[in-house]
Amino acid sequence: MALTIDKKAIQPINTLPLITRSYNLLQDYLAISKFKVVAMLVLTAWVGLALAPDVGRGMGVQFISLLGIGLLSAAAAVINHVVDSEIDSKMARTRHRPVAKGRLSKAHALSFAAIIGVAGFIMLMLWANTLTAILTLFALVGYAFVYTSFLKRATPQNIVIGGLAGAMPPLLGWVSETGQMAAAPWLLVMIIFTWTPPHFWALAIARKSDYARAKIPMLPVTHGIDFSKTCVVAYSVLLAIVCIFPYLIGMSGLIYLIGASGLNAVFIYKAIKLKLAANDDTAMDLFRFSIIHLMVLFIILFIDKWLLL
Ligand code: HEM
Ligand SMILES: CC(C)=CCC/C(C)=C/CC/C(C)=C/COP(=O)(O)OP(=O)(O)O
Repeated sequence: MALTIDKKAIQPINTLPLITRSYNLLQDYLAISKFKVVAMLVLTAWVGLALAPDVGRGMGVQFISLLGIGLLSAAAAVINHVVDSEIDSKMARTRHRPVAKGRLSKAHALSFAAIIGVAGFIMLMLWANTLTAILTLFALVGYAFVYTSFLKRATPQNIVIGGLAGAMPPLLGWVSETGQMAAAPWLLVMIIFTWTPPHFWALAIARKSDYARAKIPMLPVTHGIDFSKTCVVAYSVLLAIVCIFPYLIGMSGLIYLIGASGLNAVFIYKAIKLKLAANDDTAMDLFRFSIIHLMVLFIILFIDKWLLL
């Protein structure tokens, strides 16, 4: 019997689907790692590290320390996506997330978290010190388990208490240099700690119906939008006061004081506008500005210390 070959059936090995799949997987990994948030956390850790007394550690070791902090933060974010997948699937803002949507299984995401988390912890143990590794692990547990599994569902003060975990990186950066706690980096922690409530409540005001649908007791859901706006104004004033302390204790100079005061004046202005004269975009405008505010504030802290003194 003659063998006939259907030429159309012979396809060149097509690598495109493989490349596309790898690209999509990478995108999903970045999404569940909260890549942009982690980038900001690493920035604040870097400034904490840069403001610490110079102990002559090389830049390579400092880089690995920051990478370790970033990997453990990303692991915490991945666990947050797994624990919150049911909630995320109920909210318009989060329902397309990889785990909520079912594109990544919980086991897959948790394996990814375990790999990057263990890698980050080992980096900190080997290239920073045990204290940094343990404090970073506490921050991971604080965010991924205490905040996500418990506080978020339990009380409208969830993000005030849980905010401490996300505020820790400047201290982690400092301790990775010195191996010891000190009062000065706690001041930077306090800045992020007081920044977090207005950062988040601005978004929660705009997304109140999302949180109500998912039955999450965020402040605008439990206490109403008007009261939440008052809290945003109060915290923005508190933030401006806390931001003066690095100057008062001689940790930062005039460049910092002027820069921070300008940023905080805009923050307070936008918070008051939200309270007294809001339109549809005012809350999201404040949320977006809060991110620029913190980023520029920490860059100014660095410039003030290293480039202009
Ligand atoms: C408990 C504390 C915090 C809560 C509840 C919170 C909440 C949120 C939420 C809900 C978003 C929106 C994410 C999205 O659009 O999918 C967000 C965005 C963001 N947050 Fe926070 N946040 C907290 C702490 C922090 C901290 C400590 C930092 C950095 C130091 C930070 C930096 C950012 C950045 C950079 C974004 C923008 C991310 C993007 O555009 O994808 N947040 N935050
Ligand atoms: C080791 C270390 C420093 C850990 C901190 C890790 C970390 C990623 C902190 C950021 C806090 C954050 C984005 C909270 C939002 O969670 P959410 O669940 O309220 O927001 P969502 O609805 O957008 O998921």
